[in-house]
Amino acid sequence: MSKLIIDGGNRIGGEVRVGGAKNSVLPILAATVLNGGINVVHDIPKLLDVDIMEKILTSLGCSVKRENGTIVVNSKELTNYEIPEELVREMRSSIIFLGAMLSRCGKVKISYPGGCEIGPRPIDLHLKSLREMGAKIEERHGFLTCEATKLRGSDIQLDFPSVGATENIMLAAIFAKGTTVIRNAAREPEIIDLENFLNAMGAKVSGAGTATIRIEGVEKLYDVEHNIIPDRIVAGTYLIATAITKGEIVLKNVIHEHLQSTLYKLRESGCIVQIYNHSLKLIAPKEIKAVESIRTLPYPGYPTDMQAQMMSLMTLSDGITIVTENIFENRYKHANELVRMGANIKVDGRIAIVKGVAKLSGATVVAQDLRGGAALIVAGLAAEGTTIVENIKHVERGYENIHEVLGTLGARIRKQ
Ligand SMILES: CC(=O)N[C@H]1[C@@H](OP(=O)(O)OP(=O)(O)OC[C@H]2O[C@@H](n3ccc(=O)[nH]c3=O)[C@H](O)[C@@H]2O)O[C@H](CO)[C@@H](O)[C@@H]1O
Ligand SMILES: C=C(OP(=O)(O)O)C(=O)O
Repeated sequence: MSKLIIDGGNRIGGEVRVGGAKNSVLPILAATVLNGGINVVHDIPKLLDVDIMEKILTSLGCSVKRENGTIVVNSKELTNYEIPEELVREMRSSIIFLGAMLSRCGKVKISYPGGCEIGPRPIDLHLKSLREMGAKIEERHGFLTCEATKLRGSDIQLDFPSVGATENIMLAAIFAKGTTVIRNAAREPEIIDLENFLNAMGAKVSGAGTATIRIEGVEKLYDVEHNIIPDRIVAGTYLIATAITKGEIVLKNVIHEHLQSTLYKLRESGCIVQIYNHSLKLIAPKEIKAVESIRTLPYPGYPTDMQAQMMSLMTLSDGITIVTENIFENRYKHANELVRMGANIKVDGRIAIVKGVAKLSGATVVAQDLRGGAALIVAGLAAEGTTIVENIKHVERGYENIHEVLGTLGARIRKQ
């Protein structure tokens, strides 16, 4: 079990380029099975989740070549429609193969997906929508077997703007007969990236980024080449690492619109943020001001994936912050670990009350999920003494070489 050892107290400073977004690359890789062609995707981050995606594609019969941030997926010879259980259990996004494989083969067998333990993550909205489109889905012994000779375009109303359900429906609708409309669709930037990828392949998708997405079924798709958008959560994490250590950073390759809600909170905490074309600069304040409230919401609200890191920053603020986690039921596992480092946090259900303290002190803590793990690393950078963050495989699902990046930015951090 790998760990990170951090000697806190060094300022984060310098310049770093943000890589491709995990939450874009995963559905886009699943979508490469659709066209039975050769697909080239650039700015692929080196992440455990991408390795798993690659293994799933290979297990289905695709040939995959990955080199220097570019992946080439040839999905001509797709021979298998069963996704290996051990891979599905490793990663939540494997569920996106449901829509992709139904479109491509009319058949798929998959187990219930795994991923980070941040509360129950049902897939009822995915299944209900696919059934509305005509898929026959059997659920037995933890496996889903789905079949459809030809899916039909449908008018789908989502009870909640689920990112994964929106993506699954988009992929299932590509070859469906007629037009599919998704209402109350997720509006995340990664949905727009998926629309751009699909349209570049010859699909007819419009409305991504709004609450209504339309997909007109097509007969044929073509080969595609695509660049993944930058990761807004990785960018936000490095900004918070800078703020908590009172440093100064320039992030290259960012789309600042995607970072609005995070930047808003960082400015409220006293940071100066300067926006340029594809980059931005953050200058941390001498004292971190308490942000009154952080409420996680679907995009464009404050992202749940940035809740833990912002909590770390608020542990060292000059007052009280009320955090409300509205998306996932159990996303405060990092709070107890932060308390071990001297933070003052009380959790009651979906609410956490954070009272700023003068300092954190290094301790041995355990990463229990991806962003919670990132939050502990961020706290360790500012803590007095040495922090050991154990079980960093969770963090490696979503951050490329985080210790090396932080090391080049001035942190004293090593992996063991
Ligand atoms: C790979 C990827 O893109 N992961 C992101 C995606 O996850 P994911 O796509 O799993 O998140 P969803 O938007 O689907 O989930 C949001 C909420 O809806 C609920 N829900 C979802 C589907 C369903 O069928 N039934 C249901 O009740 C979930 O339990 C959760 O409470 O969006 C989350 C919310 O922004 C992010 O934290 C994840 O980083
Ligand atoms: C929860 C996350 O990812 P996933 O949906 O892939 O588990 C995340 O990126 O914070």
